[in-house]
Amino acid sequence: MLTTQHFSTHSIQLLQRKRPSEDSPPSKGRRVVSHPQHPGQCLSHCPQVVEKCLDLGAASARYVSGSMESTAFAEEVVKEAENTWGGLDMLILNHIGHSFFDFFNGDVDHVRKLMETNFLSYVAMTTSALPMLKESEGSIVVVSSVSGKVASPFTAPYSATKFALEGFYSSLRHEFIIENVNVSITLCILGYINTESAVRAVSHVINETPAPKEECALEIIRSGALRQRELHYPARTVTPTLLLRDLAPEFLDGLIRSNFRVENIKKAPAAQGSGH
Ligand SMILES: NC(=O)C1=CN([C@@H]2O[C@H](COP(=O)(O)OP(=O)(O)OC[C@H]3O[C@@H](n4cnc5c(N)ncnc54)[C@H](OP(=O)(O)O)[C@@H]3O)[C@@H](O)[C@H]2O)C=CC1
Ligand SMILES: CC(C)CCC[C@@H](C)[C@H]1CC[C@H]2[C@@H]3C(=O)C=C4C[C@@H](O)CC[C@]4(C)[C@H]3CC[C@]12C
Repeated sequence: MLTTQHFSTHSIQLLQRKRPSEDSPPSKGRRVVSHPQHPGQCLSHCPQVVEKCLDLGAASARYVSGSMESTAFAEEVVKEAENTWGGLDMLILNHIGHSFFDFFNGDVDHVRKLMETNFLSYVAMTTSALPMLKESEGSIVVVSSVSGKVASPFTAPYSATKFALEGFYSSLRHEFIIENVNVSITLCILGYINTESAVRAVSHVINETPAPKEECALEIIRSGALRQRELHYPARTVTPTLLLRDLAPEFLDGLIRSNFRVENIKKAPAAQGSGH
């Protein structure tokens, strides 16, 4: 399993689940590439995260430091998984670059950078991992958001990157079916989750109580293992929101705006230049 998530200097986590029994051949252990993390924090946190994974029963856990702003690094991480395990069963694409929860200030460079981190690196990792995933008939899990289905204010660059993921991976799913490629694609549509960064970014503006991150992580892994097309978490808010989007979009837009305490947004100064 390969999971992308920041460990603090932007690093990526490689995990191998213990085999169900000693008789199982080594190639059948679950090899997952997970979440890349930031290089900075990584030096202090990554070894602890790896240790925790091993304590929790992972057969093997590694991290790779670097930034997902670079597609070369994204490819390098997948190579590392290949060199370490010789194959891959699940690719969990989870990392995101830092964004603002504010009025769009015209910073085109920020949008480009976020597209590279949140979208292009996912495409690059998927492309590099595909030969191994075809071999194992494995799974791709793309962590997206309600913001990738329905726009809310103050998330324009972030929302654009998440909408892009839906278009790309839904098209790819068609192609896999046409070509009989037995690799599943799961798109995770998450609502507000109580990670430190999200609570810090929006708790002064949004009244809603965030859903627990631990349960969310389990649901993400479960949905990938069950090869579901989509995960809605928490279902009680995400599923009705998506239904309303199709049935009454303007009503939903009004509902979203009415949930925001706009007076608590401190407008940042406009960016200089157009980003060329
Ligand atoms: N929390 C929420 O409310 C929601 C989250 N989601 C989705 O869930 C996923 C996880 O979100 P969440 O845990 O809240 O986000 P966080 O911001 O807490 O974590 C993002 C991770 O990505 C890492 N990262 C940042 N920049 C880079 C980079 N350039 N290269 C590599 N890694 C990087 C960060 O590392 P570091 O800290 O070192 O910078 C961090 O570990 C995302 O895909 C997000 O879109 C979806 C809906 C709601
Ligand atoms: C029922 C409705 C009112 C639905 C509205 C849902 C809104 C409020 C939820 C759904 C998804 C959420 C955002 C998200 O996906 C990820 C991040 C990144 C993080 O670093 C900072 C917070 C941010 C912007 C979340 C902000 C709150 C969002 C817009």
